[in-house]
Amino acid sequence: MAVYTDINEIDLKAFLQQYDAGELLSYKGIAEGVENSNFLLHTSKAPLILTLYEKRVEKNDLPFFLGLMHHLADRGLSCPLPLPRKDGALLGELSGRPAALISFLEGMWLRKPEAKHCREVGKALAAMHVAGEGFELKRPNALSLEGWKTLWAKSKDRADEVETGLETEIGDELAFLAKHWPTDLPAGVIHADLFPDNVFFLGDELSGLIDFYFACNDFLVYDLSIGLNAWCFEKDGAYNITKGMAMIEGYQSVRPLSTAEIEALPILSRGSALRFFLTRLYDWLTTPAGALVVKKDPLEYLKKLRFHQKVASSAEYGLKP
Ligand SMILES: Nc1ncnc2c1ncn2[C@@H]1O[C@H](COP(=O)(O)OP(=O)(O)O)[C@@H](O)[C@H]1O
Ligand SMILES: N[C@@H](CCOP(=O)(O)O)C(=O)O
Repeated sequence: MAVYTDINEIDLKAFLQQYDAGELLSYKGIAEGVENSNFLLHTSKAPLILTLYEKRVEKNDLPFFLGLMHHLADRGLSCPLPLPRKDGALLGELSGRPAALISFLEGMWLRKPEAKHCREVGKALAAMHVAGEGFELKRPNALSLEGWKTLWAKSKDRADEVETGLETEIGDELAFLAKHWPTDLPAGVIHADLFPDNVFFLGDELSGLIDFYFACNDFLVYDLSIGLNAWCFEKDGAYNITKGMAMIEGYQSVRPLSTAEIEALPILSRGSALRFFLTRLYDWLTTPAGALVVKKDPLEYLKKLRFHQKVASSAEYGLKP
């Protein structure tokens, strides 16, 4: 459960007074997500999501995230919208945290996605990339090469507690990625965390994307590599090429990849596997024992990283170079 900051009814009612959102009927903490504190509110007008922004979210980045949701929705992408307060601001404060009220998106995330869902996710990801064009704010990816080094510096001394030999293995991987990371690929606004829990479906139909709090400017195809990591591996650690092919085909049906993007997929997939390994490792080692959050297993991403290290060409993901 991700509730790091608790709220009380009196403060919440005062917070709601700043919006034209109706009277509070009920609220409860949401037992999902790991980054922010989320609450489901019912008011006399509508169900709403209240988000209190926590640890990894920089307050200065919130205009980027909240503005992006409006930009994407204006261009036809289905995603939640931050509600404006009566004074027009999209952001307020509650329990000492920056806070926003977000519209409720219907649907639920899939616990067992199939290839047909991966195809829809590929299409939606490409549609997001296209819709993101023209968004005037910029946010460099804080979790790319430099950010990985910073995270690693904070975790490496204890990494071997998680698996013996990690300190050397991950140090070598970081050096490899720093040397081979691409520098010139089509770039734009990426979601950067499009995991199954951030994509809602109604039946087999994709109803929308949520959780834009890692969104940033980076290589577009890097986002696809995150999608392959998050959706196309089975519980036993095996890559499912049928799902991978479906996601890539779905993506290309909206935004075809260039040869350079296709060739970069193995290295980018290594990088994105390492990125999720590192945040999970850091959280594994630092989340306080009593926190109301389900910690995610870093070793799942170590296995994925080792898979990508052996990939010789993008054909192994279901793509012809
Ligand atoms: N706009 C929304 N509409 C409906 N449910 C939402 C919405 N935003 C968040 N949720 C619920 O809250 C959970 C956690 O949200 P998420 O944004 O993934 O959290 P975090 O910021 O911690 O990653 C989601 O899995 C979903 O159940
Ligand atoms: N997707 C990340 C964790 C952060 O995403 P959330 O949507 O679960 O808060 C991971 O799996 O490591």
